[in-house]
Amino acid sequence: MAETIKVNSPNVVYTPEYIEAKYTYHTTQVACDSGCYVVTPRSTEFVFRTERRVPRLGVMLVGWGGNNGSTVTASVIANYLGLTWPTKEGMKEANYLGSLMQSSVVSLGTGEEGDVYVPFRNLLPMVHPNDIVFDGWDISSMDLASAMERACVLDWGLQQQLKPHMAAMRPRPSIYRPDFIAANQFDRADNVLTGTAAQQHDEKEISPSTLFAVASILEGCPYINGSPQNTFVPGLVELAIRHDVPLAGDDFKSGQTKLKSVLVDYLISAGLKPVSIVSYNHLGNNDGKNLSSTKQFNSKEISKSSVVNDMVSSNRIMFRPGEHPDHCIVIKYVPYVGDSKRAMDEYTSEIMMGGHNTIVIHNTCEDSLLASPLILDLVILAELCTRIKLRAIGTNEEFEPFHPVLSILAYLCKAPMVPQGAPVVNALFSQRACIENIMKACLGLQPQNNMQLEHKMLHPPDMGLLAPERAYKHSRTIPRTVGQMKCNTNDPTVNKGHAPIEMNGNGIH
Ligand SMILES: NC(=O)c1ccc[n+]([C@@H]2O[C@H](COP(=O)([O-])OP(=O)(O)OC[C@H]3O[C@@H](n4cnc5c(N)ncnc54)[C@H](O)[C@@H]3O)[C@@H](O)[C@H]2O)c1
Ligand SMILES: O=P([O-])([O-])O[C@@H]1[C@@H](O)[C@H](O)[C@@H](O)[C@H](O)[C@@H]1O
Repeated sequence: MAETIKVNSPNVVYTPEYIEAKYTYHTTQVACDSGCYVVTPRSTEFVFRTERRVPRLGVMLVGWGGNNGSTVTASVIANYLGLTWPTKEGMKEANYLGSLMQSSVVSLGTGEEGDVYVPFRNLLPMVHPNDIVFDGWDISSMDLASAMERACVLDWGLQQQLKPHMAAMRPRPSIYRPDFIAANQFDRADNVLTGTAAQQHDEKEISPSTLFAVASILEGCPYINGSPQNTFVPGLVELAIRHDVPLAGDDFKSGQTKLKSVLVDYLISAGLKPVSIVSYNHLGNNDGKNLSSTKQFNSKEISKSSVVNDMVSSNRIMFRPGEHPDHCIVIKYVPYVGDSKRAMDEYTSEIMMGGHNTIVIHNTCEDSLLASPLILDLVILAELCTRIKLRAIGTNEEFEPFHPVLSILAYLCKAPMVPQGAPVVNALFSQRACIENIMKACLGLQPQNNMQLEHKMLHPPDMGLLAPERAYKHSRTIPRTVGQMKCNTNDPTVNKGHAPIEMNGNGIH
């Protein structure tokens, strides 16, 4: 597999500093005129400019000593050192499974041997996770080696190799406001800044995470909220826009909710009507302990349940305005299971003619091993976005950055924050396509349209896609007579048990 990509087009220019690409953005405007939708295709010419120099990236984690913070730090060190460790299933090696950028691929186009897929990270110059330096704050003073042990996420054999590299990492003291966190967190708060809220900040009543976000913006540093609390109050978003500093969040979309944003999309786009969704989980890590407090659970319940709204409201055949499935979220704290979250879901849908379909799922995972790759994707993509500028040809001659509210990162968040007036998209593969298509646009490449027209015609034009002598090996051909196709039950390769279907140019009889 080749490691580099060079676009061969007069619309794409590579200089030592930039990749500059002209891109035609196709949209479709729909107007309703006396009961008829009038559809007008539109296209706008853009220029994308991506800075090629990839900087060193430092990440400051609020809650660095937690399960996610200690695990993502340990995982990057393990990958950087190329560590392996023995387990009862045999030797394991460090990897970045679960990271969109490091472990998933995108279709680049068609080559001699068929479709060509490349690692997401190869589309544009971006930070490699091995090169990220971590630091941060925590109300718990525990060093990162001990915090990794406390988290009970990584195998013991790996922890022993990592401890010497993490023992000197100590979270900076932090702001502790008991009314913004579960009372049961008091025991670990031995690393807190002194002084009243007024001395830690101006006269406003403000949560610690919002304080951190304000400080980050004033430092010109992007802020990402992986937790469910509503850190991004309106004044903070205004401050970020005024200072042109990127924000993204809320609440990592890691497991049960990520699956929900796929399953509900599948059901509704297949014309099946979900009428009841029950998502239960229990976990025993500190996050679970914190969420056992009602106030903290409420913010998580909101982010976990809002994820179906866009898909439900898009289908007016099935759902009347305001109608939505019953949706119940339950989270229980069970210390014994630790970070190994158990998620049980039941999806009940109405199907044709009064039928019902019920899907039941049991999903067990180390929560922090699902969240850690998302943290890496979030910080790496946020950094990449700071190096991309765009302008619409003919309207603005000046390049401008993305809107500070980085909705492109919605794929990684349960409750994606979007610019004022923008639609919230939760469907997972629509969110993934957004990232892929914007990155391809930076290379002047059109989105993957999945049409494969060249394989839908008997005599396709030469589009320069395939060497002429190559013809794809057809998986199976059904004998055809011109003008008619008879699927009969005598042909062993045709599904048994179906009455012969006579189909001609006018349809099925
Ligand atoms: N799969 C996942 O793990 C997952 C998925 C989605 C969201 N999240 C969210 O990510 C966040 C971190 O998850 P986690 O499993 O690491 O939780 P955790 O409880 O293990 O870690 C949180 C850390 O934050 C620290 N902390 C609390 N208040 C603080 C303050 N004011 N300043 C600095 N540090 C403070 C705590 O001491 C703790 O070490 C949680 O909000 C969780 O809901 C996690
Ligand atoms: O897996 P997911 O639905 O994305 O979200 C997870 C919840 O299921 C879990 O209860 C909670 O403790 C984690 O913080 C995370 O939010």
